[in-house]
Amino acid sequence: MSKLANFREIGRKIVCVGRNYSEHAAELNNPVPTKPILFLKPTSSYVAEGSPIKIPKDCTDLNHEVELGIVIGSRASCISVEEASQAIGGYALGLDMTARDWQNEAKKKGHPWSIAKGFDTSCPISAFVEKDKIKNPNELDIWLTVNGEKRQSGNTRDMIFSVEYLISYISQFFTLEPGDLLLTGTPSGVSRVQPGDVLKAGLGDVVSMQFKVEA
Ligand SMILES: O=C(O)/C=C/C(=O)CC(=O)C(=O)O
Ligand SMILES: [Mg+2]
Repeated sequence: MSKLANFREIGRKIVCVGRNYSEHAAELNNPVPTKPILFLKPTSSYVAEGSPIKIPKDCTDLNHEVELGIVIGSRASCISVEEASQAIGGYALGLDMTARDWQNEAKKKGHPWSIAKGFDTSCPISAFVEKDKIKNPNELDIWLTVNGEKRQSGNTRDMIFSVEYLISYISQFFTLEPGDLLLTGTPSGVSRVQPGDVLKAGLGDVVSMQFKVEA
């Protein structure tokens, strides 16, 4: 078993990419970015299957965002797009749970999104997926259902910036280290969740996961 199987415990940093699918940028009335938009979540936001997603107190619009996660396998700083795949240690499926009301408030004031994106349980995560289980991370179906109803259904080929481009770009600013997680952005279909909802999500036929939402 890979040393990265416990990447949540190694837990170095979680780097997230925003607006990486044009249809998602459009559904939130955002322009399509010309450079990747990056933000961070703390590793205290991780939650594994079997534990619930908790709606933070006073949040009235918690949204699901299903995303492909890249687990970094080797240290990488200022690497090229061509070198990027060597830094991949494996994969995971993640949810970038977002307190949309708090994010919108922060956007209006020009404040950071840290609380809206980084509260406890804002990063539900699947088991680690070995690197050789996925031949091409830029060609994967990704989906999410709420109480059995399909809400998000996309393919990573529609990402504006490819996995390799993102790794290279991020490594120009942050040294990537084994155990880091990159969340690569969400396809369209994000929506509000309620207490009692059951979220199921999957990545091709490689991995799926289920989480219950609690108040
Ligand atoms: O700018 C906004 O209104 C919202 C952006 C996001 O939440 C970006 C993401 O996290 C994403 O696209 O996955
Ligand atoms: Mg996101």
